[in-house]
Amino acid sequence: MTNPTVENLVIIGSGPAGYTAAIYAGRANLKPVVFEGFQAGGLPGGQLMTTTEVENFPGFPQGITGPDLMDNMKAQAERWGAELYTEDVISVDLSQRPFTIRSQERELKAHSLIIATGATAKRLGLPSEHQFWSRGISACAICDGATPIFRGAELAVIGAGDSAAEEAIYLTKYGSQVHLLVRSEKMRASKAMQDRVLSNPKIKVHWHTEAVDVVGKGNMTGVQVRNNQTGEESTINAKGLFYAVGHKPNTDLFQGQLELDEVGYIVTQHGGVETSLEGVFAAGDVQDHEFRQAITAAGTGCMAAMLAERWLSSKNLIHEFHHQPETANNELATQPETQKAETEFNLQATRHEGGYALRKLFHESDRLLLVKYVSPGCGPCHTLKPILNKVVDEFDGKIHFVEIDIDKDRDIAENAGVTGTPTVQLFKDKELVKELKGVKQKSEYRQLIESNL
Ligand SMILES: Cc1cc2nc3c(=O)[nH]c(=O)nc-3n(C[C@H](O)[C@H](O)[C@H](O)COP(=O)(O)OP(=O)(O)OC[C@H]3O[C@@H](n4cnc5c(N)ncnc54)[C@H](O)[C@@H]3O)c2cc1C
Repeated sequence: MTNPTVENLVIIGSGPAGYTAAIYAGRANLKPVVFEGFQAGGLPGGQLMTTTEVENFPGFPQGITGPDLMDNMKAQAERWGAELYTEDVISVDLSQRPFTIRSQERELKAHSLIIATGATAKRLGLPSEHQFWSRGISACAICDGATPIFRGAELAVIGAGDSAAEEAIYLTKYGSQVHLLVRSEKMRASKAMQDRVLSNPKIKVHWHTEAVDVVGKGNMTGVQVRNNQTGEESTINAKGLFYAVGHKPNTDLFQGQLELDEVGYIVTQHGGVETSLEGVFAAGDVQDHEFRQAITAAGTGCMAAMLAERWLSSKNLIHEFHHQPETANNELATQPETQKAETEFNLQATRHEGGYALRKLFHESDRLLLVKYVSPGCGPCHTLKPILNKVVDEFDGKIHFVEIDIDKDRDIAENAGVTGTPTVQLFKDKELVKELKGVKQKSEYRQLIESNL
């Protein structure tokens, strides 16, 4: 008999590797538990939540946005019975079997483990980095590029790979000029991306150039740079600085428990997913410093789930769950109704959208007013949506909620001082009570509302 309080398989991570592993393990009746992550190592959904078009994932001839692709993978994993928790794993104990996996909310035992924690964008550690973070410096052009302070302004990107190229090209939609700071005399990006950068008249590449610091009062106004051949220092005018300087594998949890290489990647045999410990598998960017693609992450996620099932079966550890797949993803199917058009404005409704509604509510509402600022293609905004939707539902009829797309309602975003998305502001009696930037836990939004009702 197997012990039903011990999970067959826990998967850590919800990028292409984690969700693919969940789909395969779910279909093998293992009922995998997935810790999707929250903030420790990137967003739930992984790195593709910070990009716009994915043109090379097979099956989507017209391309698909990163967040849509990850929504589809999530829905498919849920459909096959995966149990998902949007929580960070804070520790694992692999020294005893079954293994122990802990988040802030729960502790689970599992016979096997798939690590799919991916990689996180690196920071540079510039002297004033902390001061200007979100006041000009950002690690996600796709999330923050559309904010009003960057419109028509000079912007800078640091990096030489595909991400740097993509960010520079994307930012030309908003900035007057984009300075690309490259440390050496060449870029590492693919030939196709280099061509797009070098032929874009709005991008100026500064070769042999390193950032020294960021300058400004309040918001940043420039990047201090040094030419590493001549040693000459100068300041490039820029209201925004976007980092695209590579990634660090998210493996701190496994230090001393699994074999890691000198950079911190989990060591697996070439082309495989088996780690130094039986029953523990690693998939995706956390073990792959060579290909780092969504499809290779998904491929290794599939391999990890199939090998986990074989291993569990060889040890006679499987506790089978028979699951009938659902036909539709409920979360996607049941989007609450929102008041959109001006003619539809109804003061009694809880949810609204757009600048017209915000202006009306600001003057006429006698409830707390919760405003969410988002921008097109912003992955964290996507992550925040179901979290905030649930909280707004809990206060239906007691608050007003408005969503503002800062790309459409630029003047409103500017007046509200929004410097990145998502941003949530709470107003009481026309006064700003609190501003929350980024994605927070449900409980934080709930407490904020409750304490002001
Ligand atoms: C801007 C950008 C554009 C890209 N464009 C493309 C493209 O067009 N095509 C392509 O093929 N590839 C693209 N890539 C690369 C692709 O995104 C990655 O190769 C892929 O996402 C790796 O998948 P993964 O599942 O290994 O990890 P990730 O996507 O990095 O996901 C890691 C997951 O682990 C979770 N996690 C981390 N730590 C913990 C923890 N302690 N507890 C719980 N969960 C945790 C994170 O929350 C996240 O869900 C792009 C990458 C970037 C940054």
